[in-house]
Amino acid sequence: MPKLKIEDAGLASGEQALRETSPASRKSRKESKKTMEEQLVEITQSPVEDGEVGSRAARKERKRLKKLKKLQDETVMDSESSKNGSGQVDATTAKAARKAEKARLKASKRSDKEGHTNGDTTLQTRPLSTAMKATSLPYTQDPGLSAIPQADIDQFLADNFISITDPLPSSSALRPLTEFSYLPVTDPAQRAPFKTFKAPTPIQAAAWPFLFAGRDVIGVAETGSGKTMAFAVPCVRGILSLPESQRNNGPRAVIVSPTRELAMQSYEQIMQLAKVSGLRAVCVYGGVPKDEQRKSLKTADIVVATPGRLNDLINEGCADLSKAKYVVLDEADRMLDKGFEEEIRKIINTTPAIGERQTLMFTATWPESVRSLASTFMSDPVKISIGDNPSGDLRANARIMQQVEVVDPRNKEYRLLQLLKQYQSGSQKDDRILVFALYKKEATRIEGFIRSKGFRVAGIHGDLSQEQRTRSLDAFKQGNTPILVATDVAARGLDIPSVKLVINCTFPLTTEDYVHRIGRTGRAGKEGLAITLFTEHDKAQSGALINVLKAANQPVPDELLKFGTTVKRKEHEAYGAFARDVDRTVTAKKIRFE
Ligand SMILES: Nc1ncnc2c1ncn2[C@@H]1O[C@H](COP(=O)(O)OP(=O)(O)OP(=O)(O)O)[C@@H](O)[C@H]1O
Repeated sequence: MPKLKIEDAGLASGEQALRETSPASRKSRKESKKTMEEQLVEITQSPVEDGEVGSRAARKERKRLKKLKKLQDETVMDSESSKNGSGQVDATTAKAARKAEKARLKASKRSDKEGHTNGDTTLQTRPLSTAMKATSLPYTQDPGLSAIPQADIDQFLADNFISITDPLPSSSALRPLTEFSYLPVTDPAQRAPFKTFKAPTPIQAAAWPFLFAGRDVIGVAETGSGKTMAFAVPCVRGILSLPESQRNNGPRAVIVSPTRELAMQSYEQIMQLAKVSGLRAVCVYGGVPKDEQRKSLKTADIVVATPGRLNDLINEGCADLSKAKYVVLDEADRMLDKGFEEEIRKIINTTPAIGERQTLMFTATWPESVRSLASTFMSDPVKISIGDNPSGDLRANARIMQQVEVVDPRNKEYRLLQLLKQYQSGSQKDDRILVFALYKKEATRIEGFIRSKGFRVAGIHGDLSQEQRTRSLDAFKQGNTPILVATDVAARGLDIPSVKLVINCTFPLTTEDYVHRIGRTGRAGKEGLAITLFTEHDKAQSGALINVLKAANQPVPDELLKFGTTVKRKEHEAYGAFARDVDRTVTAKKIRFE
């Protein structure tokens, strides 16, 4: 399958942006309210339009559609007959699906050549079943979901600012799962983990059908929007669809996270889904003995891991990912960052090849610098982004109130103390506050300073043992210690209930980290507050920060504007400011000197 470059919705020329939320595409979709199957039947069975009678092109088109229909019917039959007990489709089906997809692509190329449109309307006339055939996993859309008028689906996509860019137009008919009742489950107990939730979040609703259909997906949605369940549900379903004999002989899925605490948290969420179905998962991370992890790896269906420890266990021969066909990079931009890239490459190299595995990347921030690298690990990924942000600019969660105070660096601690007193007074005395520092030593100092003023505080950073880190996080989560001082180990992914306030005592190294840090508040639809102490030392970041504030309609203090509004290009250690223009996938040639 040809590798396609990942581009932003609407940016790539000639790209098939299937569910853009532009008014024009919405209008054209509204015009087409019939189901895909109905339209195919109409095209193939009804008499041709008056003007087309006798036209050679029309006859050719009818012949092409009939051929396509036949291939789809063959595939449907194959898929029905070749399903083994657990619903898995065998190689014949996959072959037929490839055949159908090939024929469809050929036909679509021809129709382009003959001057047919390749826009939204044409895509809407593609049959629902075509999308399913492009993949090997059987996914049948719930009849209730199929019965929803197309206009309502379009409205859902528009209201939730869901933008889907799919390089394979075959799956254009996959509808978002607007309700949990549309989840394809083999046992209603599998819906139990969602009983406290009203409906799937937009990223879950949009990503699930593509993931059930076996596609590679890049999911970009704001912090706290339920991305973990977005990749966890199809992970469990995929394993459950395997025959019993194919389980328990090596992990079938691997989820990689940047920090130990996030890995543990994702593991806990996945376990909620896995245990009701009798699946086993293991969490593999550093800083603790390996024995227990080695033992659990022998029987685990799902591995949630941090990269370093996972590579250790792979090298020891204790972790075999050769059957892991579901690979997730959580906090994907961080995982593709320079610090992790090599580790990730090693891990992915031990999983099945591109096209034979499903590769998923989920994050709240998707900087341009990682996009082309991401494409080297994926096969025709569908890009799903949530938010009124088609260009993919950096955006913070809009429910977080952001306040930036420009302060003298020498007054930072004094101001921090004032803020803690203000936000932990009276009835708010137990409110959770997360304070971010940049360096480990700084975090230790701030924690000591806060404690010396009589506050209950704990710390989490890389200078602490894993046991201390876990103890601090637990104390904060349970409310025994309402203040937690952290470095960026706690910036991404951590889902701590009711963090009322995030204070950035020192600004992070990137604005992406800023967006993740403040995202520890205002989660799952709640409101939050973030206060940032900004000093002249951080002025290189003022332009990018101003953009984030403006995009979320937050006040921009004049003192911040004085530092300048220019966004500095990120510099790469080796390539300097030109990093973005360099193809980092190309390996250097050795020059020989005689
Ligand atoms: N459908 C839903 N409705 C309501 N809450 C949900 C739903 N799905 C998940 N949640 C809850 O939302 C919270 C945030 O979810 P999660 O941690 O997956 O967010 P995230 O998008 O991964 O955030 P981050 O970008 O910070 O990693 C969790 O407490 C989770 O239980």
